[in-house]
Amino acid sequence: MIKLPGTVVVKPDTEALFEKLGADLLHSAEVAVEKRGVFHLALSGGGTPEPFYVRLVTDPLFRGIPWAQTHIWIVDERCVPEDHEKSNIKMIREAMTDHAGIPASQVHAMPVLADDPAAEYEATLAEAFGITDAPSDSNHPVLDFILLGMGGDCHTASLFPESPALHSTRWIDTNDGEKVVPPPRVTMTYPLINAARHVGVLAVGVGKTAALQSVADQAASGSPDIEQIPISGIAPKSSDLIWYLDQAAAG
Ligand SMILES: O=C(O)[C@H](O)[C@@H](O)[C@H](O)[C@H](O)COP(=O)(O)O
Repeated sequence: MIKLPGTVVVKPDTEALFEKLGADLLHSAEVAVEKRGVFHLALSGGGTPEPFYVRLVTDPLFRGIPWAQTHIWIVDERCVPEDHEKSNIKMIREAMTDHAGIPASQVHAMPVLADDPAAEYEATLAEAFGITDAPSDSNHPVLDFILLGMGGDCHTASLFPESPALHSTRWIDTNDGEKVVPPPRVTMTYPLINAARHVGVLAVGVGKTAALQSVADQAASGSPDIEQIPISGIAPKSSDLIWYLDQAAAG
């Protein structure tokens, strides 16, 4: 079994993997609503999670997800219109939120075309979490569940190698630069992601094996280098990072 920082879940195929991930998400939602009356869920874009999102709203196994009490947040977004083919909110709406019965006011698209998208999204987060003082590196919204992906270059969210947002102390920041796959991005940052109660990374397919091994090798070396391996900066304070892998990705 590949040794990654945190807990590694390997399932033979995506069918079984999505069932496990969905069950963990459902449990997180049930606990959140029981304790706080609300479930704050942040979702990534990309190709990998789309069929999982469809499964969440079509599989009877997940009928218990309390969608009416759920707020959907976006982990990162390209600076494109919401109807653009590369828009994450477009994919998430079409795959899931349009079919889940979530109040529209609880689906929080990133205002990527606003003058200051990061500040606007931080303000929306602050309002949703009742945070009245300015965003700082000590008080963070505590999201219940954040689902990340990972690129072949070990980026996650829109935290790309050698990119400015790797060093942001904000909750949300823009990211651009030669290593950021264009167009410019708006992304959750390490401080916000690492403050979450549960963080999972979903990676499937043999195309992710080498990147996962790079993460494992760096963890074994004891010298994390977020510049080259951005996902190595994901270390949730209150729980183990969980890697959800199919056997093809795990090698
Ligand atoms: O906006 C995005 O595309 C995602 O947030 C991004 O970080 C994604 O998770 C990785 O690029 C992996 O993408 P795949 O899952 O499609 O390989």
